[in-house]
Amino acid sequence: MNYQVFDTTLRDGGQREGISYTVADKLAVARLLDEFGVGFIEGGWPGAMPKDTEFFERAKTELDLKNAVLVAFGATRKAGVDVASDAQVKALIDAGTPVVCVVAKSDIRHVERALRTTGDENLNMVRDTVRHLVASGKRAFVDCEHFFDGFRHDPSYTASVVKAAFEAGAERVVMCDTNGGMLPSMITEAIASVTQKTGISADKLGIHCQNDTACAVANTIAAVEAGVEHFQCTANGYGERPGNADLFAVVSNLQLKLGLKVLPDGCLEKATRISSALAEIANIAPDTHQAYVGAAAFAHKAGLHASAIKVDPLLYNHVDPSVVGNDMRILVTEMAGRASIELKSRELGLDLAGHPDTLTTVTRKVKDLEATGWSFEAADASFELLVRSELPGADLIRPFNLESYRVLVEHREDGTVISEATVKVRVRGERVIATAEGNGPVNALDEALRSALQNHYPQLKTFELTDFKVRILEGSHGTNAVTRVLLETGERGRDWTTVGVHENIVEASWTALVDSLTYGLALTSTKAL
Ligand SMILES: CC(=O)SCCNC(=O)CCNC(=O)[C@H](O)C(C)(C)COP(=O)(O)OP(=O)(O)OC[C@H]1O[C@@H](n2cnc3c(N)ncnc32)[C@H](O)[C@@H]1OP(=O)(O)O
Ligand SMILES: CC(=O)C(=O)O
Repeated sequence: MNYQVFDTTLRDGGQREGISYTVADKLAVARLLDEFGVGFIEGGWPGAMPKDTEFFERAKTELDLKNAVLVAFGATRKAGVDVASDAQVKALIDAGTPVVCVVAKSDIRHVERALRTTGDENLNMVRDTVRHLVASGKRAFVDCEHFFDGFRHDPSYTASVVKAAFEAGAERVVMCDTNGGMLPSMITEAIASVTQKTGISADKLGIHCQNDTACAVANTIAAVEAGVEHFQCTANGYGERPGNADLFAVVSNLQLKLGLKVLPDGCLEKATRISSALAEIANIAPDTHQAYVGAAAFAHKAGLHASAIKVDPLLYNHVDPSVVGNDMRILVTEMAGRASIELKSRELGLDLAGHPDTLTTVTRKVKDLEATGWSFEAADASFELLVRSELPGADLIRPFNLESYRVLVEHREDGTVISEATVKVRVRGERVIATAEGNGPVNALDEALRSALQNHYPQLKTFELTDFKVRILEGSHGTNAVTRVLLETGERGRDWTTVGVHENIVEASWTALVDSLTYGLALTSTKAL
């Protein structure tokens, strides 16, 4: 078997709404895809867009690909135009790539209505373009646009396009589900039928699936199971409309489920890191629920799952997450059982195996607190503080004790609004009072508290509040609404999240702030928490 992993993130992926790669982005994406071990990188359409033309020009000197070859994408010659004088075809040759992939119409309805030409002329366009590319020293691939729709409508015409491409010297002819309307059974049936009708074996064909039925990955796998060895994908499934077959899901399924070797050794383990780096470049928030590589792909919330995972993680994971470079996580929420608390604590470095009473107490507290609006799922630091405060001989040292705090908000005549906070705390036996101003009540409280603590804990100045999320939770059954605050704090590349809940937003923020500084001080002091 000679599987061809053909990535089109830089061409079809760029057709996704919201993506606009710069040339520098494209070069960076190509390097990451090469590191992931794909065999072909379709870089764009030279001659159609100046950025793509520049990408291929710069790639000649700036890309040193180890695994992949670069592919220029374009269309067959225009109807009624001599191939040698077609400017788009010339741009494909000038791109200087070893492989060129041209899109060809293979549905007679598109030939007649969109191209406004005849079936015969379209066949000539395919033949002329492929022959010209091959004569220019290129390996030619042909993407048959609307292959499946065309084949269902008029199998003979679509098959004649496939044959014309091969007769002219194409190395691969790719069956494209351009409108993305197919289901796996339709793909399987069409491949059996076209191979029988043309006498061309499936291993000479390729597959390219759009995701309009949410079946792009399944359709691609179905094609490979039917014998196809060339498959086109995009990183994270980026692409026109709902996108394309996700490269990471496709290669993971093929390697891990079907046992096919499609990537060089040692590459699949890079999937999670490379997927998220590519999302960063595309400026699209990573999909946490993406199969295999999402942050939640191996995150377990249900207590019953955790109790089985405690015995053997594979009882509730379809593969070992490390094979795609991902990690398993246990989420602690109202759905937790004692096993969830034990596993999550272990993840945080706390062994509760010998503390059944602590497990029972923490489980009950988590459930009770979550019932009143708390959420520990995204607030590991608050959860860890809760566990530590319940351990026998609690080792948690609170860095200060609060006597009181007060916040004022002043709206001045000139329209400015200033907040002022005063905190009174006891730190290592000393009573300290500090006042500070801020652009809001929480900012003022944060400043005042830090000022009160800074002589004793100078490291506080390296802590940075990086995110502040507020959610009002509607009351029910006659109870009042409560506010939940999630606070993210960063310190030299590390970050942690704490939570506070109260009917009063300032008090909810204060709780999250105190946990944040307590956790951070323990983390940065030589003494462990
Ligand atoms: C299924 C896919 O996703 S294929 C990839 C599609 N990607 C893109 O379209 C992105 C880049 N496209 C572009 O920059 C522009 O559309 C261009 C440069 C390619 C063409 O722009 P224009 O010359 O202004 O033409 P326009 O986009 O209006 O129409 C496309 C032309 O190509 C012709 N055409 C369409 N498909 C093919 C084909 N497979 N082979 C030959 N000609 C084709 C159309 O008949 C039309 O010809 P006409 O100008 O004689 O009417
Ligand atoms: C070629 C391509 O992107 C398609 O047919 O969907």
